[in-house]
Amino acid sequence: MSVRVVARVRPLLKSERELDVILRTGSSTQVMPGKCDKSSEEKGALAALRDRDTLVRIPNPKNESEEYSFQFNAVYDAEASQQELFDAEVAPTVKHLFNGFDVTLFAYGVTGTGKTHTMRGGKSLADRGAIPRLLSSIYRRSRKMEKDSDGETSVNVSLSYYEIYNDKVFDLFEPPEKRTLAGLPLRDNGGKTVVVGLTERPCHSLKEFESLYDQANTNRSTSATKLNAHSSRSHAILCVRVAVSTGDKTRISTASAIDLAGSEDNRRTDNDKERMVESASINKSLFVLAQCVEAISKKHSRIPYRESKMTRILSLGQNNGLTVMILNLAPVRSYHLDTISSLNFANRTKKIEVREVENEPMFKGPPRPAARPSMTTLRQPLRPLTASVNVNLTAAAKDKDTTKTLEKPTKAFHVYSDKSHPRITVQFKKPDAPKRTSLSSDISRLSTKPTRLTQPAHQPQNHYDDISAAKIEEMVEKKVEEILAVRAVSEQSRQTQVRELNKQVQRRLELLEQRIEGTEDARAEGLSYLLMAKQHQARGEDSFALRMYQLALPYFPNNEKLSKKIATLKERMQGKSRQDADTTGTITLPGAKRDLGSMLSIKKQPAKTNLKRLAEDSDADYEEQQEEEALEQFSDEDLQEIARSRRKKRTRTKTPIDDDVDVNEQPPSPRTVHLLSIINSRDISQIKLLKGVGAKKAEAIVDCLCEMDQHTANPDDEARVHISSLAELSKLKGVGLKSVQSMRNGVLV
Ligand SMILES: Nc1ncnc2c1ncn2[C@@H]1O[C@H](COP(=O)(O)OP(=O)(O)OP(=O)(O)O)[C@@H](O)[C@H]1O
Repeated sequence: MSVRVVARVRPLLKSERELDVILRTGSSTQVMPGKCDKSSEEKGALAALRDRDTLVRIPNPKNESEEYSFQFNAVYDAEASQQELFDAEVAPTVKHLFNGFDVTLFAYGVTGTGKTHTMRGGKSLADRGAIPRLLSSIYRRSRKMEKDSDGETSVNVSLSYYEIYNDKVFDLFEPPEKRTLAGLPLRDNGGKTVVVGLTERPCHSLKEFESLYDQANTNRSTSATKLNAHSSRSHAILCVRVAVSTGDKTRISTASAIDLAGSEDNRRTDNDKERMVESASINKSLFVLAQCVEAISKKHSRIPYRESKMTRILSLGQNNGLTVMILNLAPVRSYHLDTISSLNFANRTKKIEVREVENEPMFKGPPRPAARPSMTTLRQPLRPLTASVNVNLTAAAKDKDTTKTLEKPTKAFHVYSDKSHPRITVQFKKPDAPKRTSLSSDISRLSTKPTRLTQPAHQPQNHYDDISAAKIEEMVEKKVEEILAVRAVSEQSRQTQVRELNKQVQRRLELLEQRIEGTEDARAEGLSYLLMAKQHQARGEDSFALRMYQLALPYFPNNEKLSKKIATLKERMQGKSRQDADTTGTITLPGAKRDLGSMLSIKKQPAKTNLKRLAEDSDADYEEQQEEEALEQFSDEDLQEIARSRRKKRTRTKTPIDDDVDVNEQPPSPRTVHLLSIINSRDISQIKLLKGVGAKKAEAIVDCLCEMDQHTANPDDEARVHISSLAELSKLKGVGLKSVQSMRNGVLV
């Protein structure tokens, strides 16, 4: 017997529009799956039509004027109720379950197409899904059996319920805290795959079932995705073990109800990292499922059951019993390609033949000889249906002669386009097709091939015969899904790498910026000193000029011109003081030297580090040359321009710390040096321009300084009192800390 495959098209959701409906069901009349008010007469007509509905029609995504038709054992449209579906598809299997047949019931479909609704359903009586209805039916039948046998027959029902999440098996009857990372292991036991350590709960009534089932479902991995607010992220498998005992004979059969996680296209889901990993695992297991189905239908000797846990446990087609697959479909355009992919999968599933073998009764007491020839108890190999139709379950159950089934002439399913395709016989006949090199070349090669329908009847059969447009679509889909799954995983690791790389690059950039900024700052600072030196020199204030040149020196350590300038200036000053001594008959007091020394001691040491590093650089020569040029080429205007730009920068980066002047700053900043040089110049016209100092205050400062000068031994220019720090300045008469701060802040360097 083949797997019975039925399609169920869900109604439109609130967010979907009637306009976007692309699926049609029914063979002759167009039945749109959207919800609409119909008269009871129309409803009756529709119900009658549904009885005959076996087709799902969908436009060709590449050419909407064409339509693909897929035939199923039955098709349920949006109007079909839960009760209707159960009565027609699930209820008939219960009888077989009690007769010793295993029953497998599963829902397949893209995420958000109604699998959970179909299997589990809602809370209201009318909305209950196939699983609670199945259990209700099992208990009803058990009670009837027990009653009819006057207590001779007893039925025991027990449940196990587990999920396969990220290809790991977890017991849903156990709270998530009890889960181990690796999940439960699988073992092969007498040809069947069993989950080791799975809890089995005896369950005596429907009420008990409902509480167990509801509790277990809270342990299931679900989460919100863009396509479904309560998306199942795992395959959930409920196993109902029914043991019917009469006397010393017990027959055990199992009904397995599987709510598969939905396949999904991550381009549509906007899934985050975790969802992507789940999605990759879901897609992989469904992909393996599809591959198994295909391998069986193509009579391949190797069926890749073991490649995912889900296919290994499900062992589709390997089970002895009845299998019903409900293909859930969404009617709207946004699911177009997904729907075609699901329809193709379902069609392949129909080719799987499931041998319907009754489970052997078990006897209490000593072992008895086998009731049947041993061959029948072995697992039957899967065989694709090459020439059979999907058979009525009841009829097939009666008829165990499989050879009769095999003789049936019609194909198990049909996929055909209602319009014929153009013939491209030249390409089709090409004997030396290029070797496949890549997916794209593969696709382009395939897409030029005609479908089987376009071939003339007399043409000899070859391996291209099976390639129809739908098949190509399906191959492309499959490849794309495969690539997407691999990409989803590799993309994550690539993004992590890129992020790490970006961080490193950013760090390097910041270091470089700091280095360049540091270098530029030091250079600009040096140039400021040069500017001030030139200004002092122009005013004939050689001693101040000398100090400024000396302050500039650490910034241009290898600059010979600057060293020469300093030496010349020193000589000139010494010559001048010698001259003065000659003319006045006095000797120069060491005050100048002292002052010079104190000023030199405030050289900016940190800059040396920068300069040292610069000197060590491979392009140190270039730097040196630049400094030379700075001295040679910078006119006063240039230097002023540099100072201006520096001022701007300072103003931009001015912080509250600038206002909070450290009167004991070590070494003094250029601003402080400049302020002190103005004060020491005793030039009222300049001092009065300082911030917060008017003409009166300037006069007072100069008076104070002159008074102090008079107390020195030799009040000549070089030996006058010299204010060398802000602290000293703040102690002058009429000058407090506040006015020092204000003066300093107003100084522009
Ligand atoms: N036949 C139906 N009648 C009414 N509502 C339906 C039907 N089928 C599905 N729905 C609604 O569609 C939405 C998605 O359904 P559901 O959660 O069952 O999808 P799913 O295929 O299980 O998705 P996933 O694979 O992400 O878990 C739900 O809001 C559900 O109530």
